[in-house]
Amino acid sequence: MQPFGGRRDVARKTCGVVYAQTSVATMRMCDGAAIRPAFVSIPVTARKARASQFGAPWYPPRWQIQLAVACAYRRSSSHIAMAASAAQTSKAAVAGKCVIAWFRADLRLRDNPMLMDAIRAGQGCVLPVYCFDPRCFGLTDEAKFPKCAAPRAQFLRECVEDLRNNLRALGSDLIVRHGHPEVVLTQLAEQYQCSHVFGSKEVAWEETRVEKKLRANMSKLEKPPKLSLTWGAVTMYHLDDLPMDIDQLPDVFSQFRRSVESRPAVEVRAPLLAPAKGALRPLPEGLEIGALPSMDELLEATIPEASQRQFQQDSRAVLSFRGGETAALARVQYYLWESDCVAKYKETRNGMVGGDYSSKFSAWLAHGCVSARDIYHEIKSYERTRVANDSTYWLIFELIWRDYFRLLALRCGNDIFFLGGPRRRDKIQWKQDRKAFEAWRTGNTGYPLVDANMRELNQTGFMSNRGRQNVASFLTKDLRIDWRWGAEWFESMLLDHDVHSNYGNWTYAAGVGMDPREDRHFNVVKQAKTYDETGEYAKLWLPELADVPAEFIYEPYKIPASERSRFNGLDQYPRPVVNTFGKGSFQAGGQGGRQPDIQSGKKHRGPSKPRANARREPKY
Ligand SMILES: Cc1cc2nc3c(=O)[nH]c(=O)nc-3n(C[C@H](O)[C@H](O)[C@H](O)COP(=O)(O)OP(=O)(O)OC[C@H]3O[C@@H](n4cnc5c(N)ncnc54)[C@H](O)[C@@H]3O)c2cc1C
Repeated sequence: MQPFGGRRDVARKTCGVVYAQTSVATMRMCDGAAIRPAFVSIPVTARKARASQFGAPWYPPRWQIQLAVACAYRRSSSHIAMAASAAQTSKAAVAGKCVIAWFRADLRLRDNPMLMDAIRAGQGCVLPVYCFDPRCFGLTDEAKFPKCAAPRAQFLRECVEDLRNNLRALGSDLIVRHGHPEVVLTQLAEQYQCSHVFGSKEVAWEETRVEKKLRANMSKLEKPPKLSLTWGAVTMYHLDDLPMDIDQLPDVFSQFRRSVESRPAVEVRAPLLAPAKGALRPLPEGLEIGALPSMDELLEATIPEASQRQFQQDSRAVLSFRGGETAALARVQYYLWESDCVAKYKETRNGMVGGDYSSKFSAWLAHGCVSARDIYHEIKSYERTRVANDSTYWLIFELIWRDYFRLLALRCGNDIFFLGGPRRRDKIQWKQDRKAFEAWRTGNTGYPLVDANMRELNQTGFMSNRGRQNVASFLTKDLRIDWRWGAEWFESMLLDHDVHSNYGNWTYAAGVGMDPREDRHFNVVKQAKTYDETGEYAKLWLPELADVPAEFIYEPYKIPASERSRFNGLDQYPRPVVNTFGKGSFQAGGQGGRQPDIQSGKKHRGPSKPRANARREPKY
């Protein structure tokens, strides 16, 4: 993946901005087409470049501006952003010309329409901001888990750090605060007389609540800035391009897929290139950029033990995940172009061991380090250059699932958090059995496929899709435990937690999702034998089963009592918490831990509201 690949057609359609670059001897259009140095030949000395870096005013020669203007005119572009000094930005700020670019789950420079809008409106005078919102590090509503445990906190810090480095390379920086965005952004907007705050539009309850509070706070300012929230590139298919209104989004995924794929298929908009160097001005003088909060600062409110607030990746992890756009683009490059893994994705995607069986894009997608439409176009380019087959299509197919769950969240509002789910299956009886739940959560159910997957999640922050489907089915169909506890544990532990995909998939696993046909019950023993015939995966995560032969690895309880002592460690492995699949009859886990059954109808997130309101929320 080329950081400045020559997608002229793309940019002409989507961008139309010209950036004059003064710190190197080239000028680059936003579509990545460099004007030849021989033609431009900007005489920037190292001294001048350094001076501008450290904030001393340096004004580009007039002919340079004229040239940029000419280019801009030729390309029908809307403005010119010149590399400038911090002093110039300060002047612009005083004149009320700065805008705020509020980074949320779009922690990238490439294909970031929000950032491009901000650059255009602020003519380069942009204050890029990221807020670590303490509410995202609070407790979950039902089971009171830390909403964000150490693995994702670390990944997020890495994403923000990488974004800051990349913005610095452009001559700007990232303002980082540990506080509520609605307070932080209002203060900054007031202090720097900002005319606009740009951000990506979110759809779930907590995120839209922040948007509302921000709007309300800013409206109280003497000169209220305009809050501009755009759909941007949060989905592969742009909301405005869908062939139906959001209220008409089909209940069934395959209907939705067919409607976007059938001819004429909905076009996936072309990704934008990252802004060129100089497109963003240095931050105003005296503005404190702020340090990234430490892991302790982020997690001490919810995780009392200091050792639990640090995260050291386990050597058995599928990947050594590193947050940030740089690592995300490298992974896309690897999975497509370097390894050709994408060309056999359909055959390998149900694997559980190693880095290559699936793309592992999810954590970067969830934090917006790369956009789904960027990946889509990269796959298309791969298909044109190397091979187009079922596998290359299947990766796109999975990205359509991702879109669908976000759109479903937009359509259903808070219903995705209700126990009865979007289908409002309020009659299902759920258990709140802490003991059985703990067996599931810690990987001690006595069913090796479930236990290995839960231990992998707890140690690494990741679990394969095959694993997620099975452990979710086991919790909801075999243990019949309140699915929201499972969703909340996933929320806490997953590196790739994405509220729409997580709650969407959990509602399906629990049989309360929109599509009745998705109500599946997996036989975890059969699944294990199909997808891990040799027991390699179980042995990786369950040292108690290291000596158990493949024949018994997924049914260790079948080993006769008289034989058990032959296998080292087997006596440490728990007996099954349920007898049989589907009947939900409890043994060990249920003893003494049974709680009165509860019924659906209880809401998960947000204040109590009539159902009708929940369905209308959030508005976009
Ligand atoms: C109970 C449950 C909870 C889940 N929670 C999350 C979550 O919080 N965040 C998350 O990103 N995915 C979630 N998934 C979906 C899926 O398991 C992961 O996206 C996938 O395992 C990530 O690995 P990968 O990137 O290698 O996926 P790949 O198989 O390589 O797929 C490519 C991409 O397609 C998307 N995708 C694939 N499957 C799904 C799916 N079922 N639903 C939505 N998008 C999908 C993801 O963005 C993924 O990165 C959940 C699935 C289940 C069953």
